[in-house]
Amino acid sequence: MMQQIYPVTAHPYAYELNKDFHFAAAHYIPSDQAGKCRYVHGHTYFANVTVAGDALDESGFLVNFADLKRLIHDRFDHTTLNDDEVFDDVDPHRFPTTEATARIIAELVQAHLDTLPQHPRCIQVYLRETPSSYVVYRPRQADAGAQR
Ligand SMILES: Nc1nc2c(c(=O)[nH]1)N=C([C@H](O)[C@H](O)COP(=O)(O)OP(=O)(O)OP(=O)(O)O)CN2
Ligand SMILES: [Zn+2]
Repeated sequence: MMQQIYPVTAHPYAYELNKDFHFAAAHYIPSDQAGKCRYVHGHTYFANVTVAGDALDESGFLVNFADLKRLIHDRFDHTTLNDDEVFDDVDPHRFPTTEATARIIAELVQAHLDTLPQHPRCIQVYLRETPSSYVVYRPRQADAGAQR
């Protein structure tokens, strides 16, 4: 696993957990403005998900690292992102851009965290699409529970 230096975000929580993933996926950006990216091509995406909270579960976990991997890696690895129901070809907020994919990863993680009694928060998703391009998504506090 490639090790990277991530941007840090200030938060008020006692615990902060980070999980790295990579996944190989194809995509296309369904926009005439996307140039060569309009056509199907692939990347090895690298993601870092940051979860924070004040309470631990009965295992002493903020959230199980393995559950985060199952949610993201197992869902997207060796897929075409456009085929996943979280993406579509009409709403630009749901095109599989690096920006929207980072936000959607945060939404998928938060939906799982919302099922946990200790109520941790996904506070950052770092998503690298190419060696020269990455996005950092941080859910706004006001968007908690209704992210977009
Ligand atoms: N703001 C965004 N711009 C672009 C996105 C995106 O998701 N958000 N995506 C793409 C393409 O999908 C492309 O795969 C990545 O583009 P790019 O960084 O330009 O890739 P290159 O390897 O060609 O970049 P170099 O500058 O040669 O390193 C395009 N834009
Ligand atoms: Zn691409």
